[in-house]
Amino acid sequence: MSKMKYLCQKEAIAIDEELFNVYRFSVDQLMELAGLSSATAIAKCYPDKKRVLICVGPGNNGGDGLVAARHLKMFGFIPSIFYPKRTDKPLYTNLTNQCKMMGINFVEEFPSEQTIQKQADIVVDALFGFGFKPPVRPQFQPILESLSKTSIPLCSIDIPSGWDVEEGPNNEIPSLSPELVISLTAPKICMKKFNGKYHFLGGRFVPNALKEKYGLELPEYPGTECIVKLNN
Ligand SMILES: NC(=O)C1=CN([C@@H]2O[C@H](COP(=O)(O)OP(=O)(O)OC[C@H]3O[C@@H](n4cnc5c(N)ncnc54)[C@H](O)[C@@H]3O)[C@@H](O)[C@H]2O)[C@H](O)CC1
Ligand SMILES: [K+]
Repeated sequence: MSKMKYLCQKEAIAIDEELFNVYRFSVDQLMELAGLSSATAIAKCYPDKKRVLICVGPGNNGGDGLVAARHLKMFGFIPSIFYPKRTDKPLYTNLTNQCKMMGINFVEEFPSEQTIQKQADIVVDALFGFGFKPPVRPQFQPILESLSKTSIPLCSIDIPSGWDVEEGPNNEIPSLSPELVISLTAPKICMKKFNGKYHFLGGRFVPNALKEKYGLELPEYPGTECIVKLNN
């Protein structure tokens, strides 16, 4: 039996802040590793799929999605990006520019479920992570609604978007049922309710002292891998 610890929202935020403010990692560094872990898990689970629609949210979970898009392109996939709420922060404009310069297509209008199914083989949900606070703002309601209905595989970065970080699916919000979730740093409590096919842990950047401080019982990453498969 795994003794793995599942994080509440407060702990996830505290660990994140400590990585930035005490260990002095930059957001770009950790986001790069988070996005690489996500792209690696997707490529391992879906080696025969090619077209990937990545839905990018306004915060760091979205940033992980932009990084994952770039790596997926490097791995031979054909990513396209839907990024409805952008910011002017250089981190995000740079990531967006990198994707554009690599020939990754940005979709301006959110495609209907039928179009998604025709134009993509997999959808990546990088809308919200542990910073999400329900209820969902109106702009994102129809997007979550549509993602909750698509029949092609859905892969969520860190947590399924719209889930409460601790409680999981919320009755007021269309509930996503991803096939794959890549938890970052450590799984959040809501992941106890996950019943999809694949659960991976990524974000192999947590120093031992921080693991000990927060009592994180993380599984061993095999060899030099940036992800490890979990059992739930
Ligand atoms: N330490 C790590 O594990 C790292 C994880 N990373 C990723 O960062 C996210 C957390 O990022 P953060 O910016 O704190 O929050 P989110 O992206 O989850 O969301 C904030 C974003 O969303 C908006 N928002 C919040 N609630 C709502 C709502 N109800 N409706 C609409 N919009 C909402 C809010 O305004 C912000 O704009 C973590 O999950 C990982 O994916 C880092 O990349 C690296 C370190
Ligand atoms: K997500």
